Amino acid sequence: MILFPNAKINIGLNITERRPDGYHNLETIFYPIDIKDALEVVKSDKLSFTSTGLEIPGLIEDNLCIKGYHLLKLDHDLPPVSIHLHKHIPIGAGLGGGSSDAAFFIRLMNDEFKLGLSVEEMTNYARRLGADCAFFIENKPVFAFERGDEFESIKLDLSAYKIVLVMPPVHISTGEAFRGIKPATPKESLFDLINEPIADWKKFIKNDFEQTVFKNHVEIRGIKAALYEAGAIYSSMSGSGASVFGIFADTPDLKFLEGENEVFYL
Ligand SMILES: C[C@@](CO)(OP(=O)(O)O)[C@H](O)COP(=O)(O)OP(=O)(O)OC[C@H]1O[C@@H](n2ccc(N)nc2=O)[C@H](O)[C@@H]1O
Ligand SMILES: Nc1ncnc2c1ncn2[C@@H]1O[C@H](COP(=O)(O)OP(=O)(O)O)[C@@H](O)[C@H]1O
Repeated sequence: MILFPNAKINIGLNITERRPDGYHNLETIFYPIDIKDALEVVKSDKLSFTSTGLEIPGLIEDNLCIKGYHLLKLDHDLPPVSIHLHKHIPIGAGLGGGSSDAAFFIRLMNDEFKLGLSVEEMTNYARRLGADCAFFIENKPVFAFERGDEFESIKLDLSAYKIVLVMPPVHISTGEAFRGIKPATPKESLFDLINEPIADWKKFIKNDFEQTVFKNHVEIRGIKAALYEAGAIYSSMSGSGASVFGIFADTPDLKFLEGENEVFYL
């Protein structure tokens, strides 16, 4: 069976408090976007993982698909499988690519091997693999809170707009981006602000990681400024970076950014 795990962007991200478990409570809007990996799983005589496309840093044992397999195996009688991932979603981009692979892996195993898991059970497995894995089980726009793994449905449809995503040649780890953040409760929750007209978002909706990341990576700040200059209605870094997206009324001409960055027109 083959599935196509997609990326997400964060529209706004407030880090509200440090938690005793080493994580942070936050609030954000997760919005799925159309940049995808391809994930194939077939029954085999031994567990294996291969990948093509972008090089995935780290050991195979640490790949979130393999971790997902071992997690499900604790509770279910699974045969060995061979997993192949074609990696296309930029890594260390704040796009949740690895998390999406993990969640789609759980969905795929549930279908292929008839595990009978409910959405809630799959979400619970996913959140054990990483805070933003859980979102990709249902994979629809949500207001996320606590560790980013509790959700409230929202109505948000950006299909009438052009989203452009720019990935600079920099990778940022989520742990690194949290360093130096001073958590604070915002005056108004994103849950309400997201209902304001998109033209007003830039006045009210911010991503707290920009403070820490822009300090060390001025080129990322420059991309956001360039997207506004090119006519973006709203622009922000996604998650903990390094990618930056812009929401436009019409497809902009961003050739000047294409040289050293990868530009996705969605
Ligand atoms: C912060 C977000 C916002 O979208 O960053 P991105 O990864 O998307 O950029 C995500 O929720 C990340 O989710 P995910 O990448 O799954 O996080 P995890 O693997 O669980 O955690 C990586 C590290 O980030 C920190 N972390 C993560 C989530 C959270 N709510 N509080 C934290 O402090 C912890 O230091 C943790 O060790
Ligand atoms: N399937 C996977 N795809 C990408 N990265 C993975 C995967 N499994 C584990 N990782 C690890 O997760 C790290 C961050 O991955 P990713 O989810 O792409 O970034 P981000 O959290 O910025 O969206 C990578 O550096 C890699 O070591």
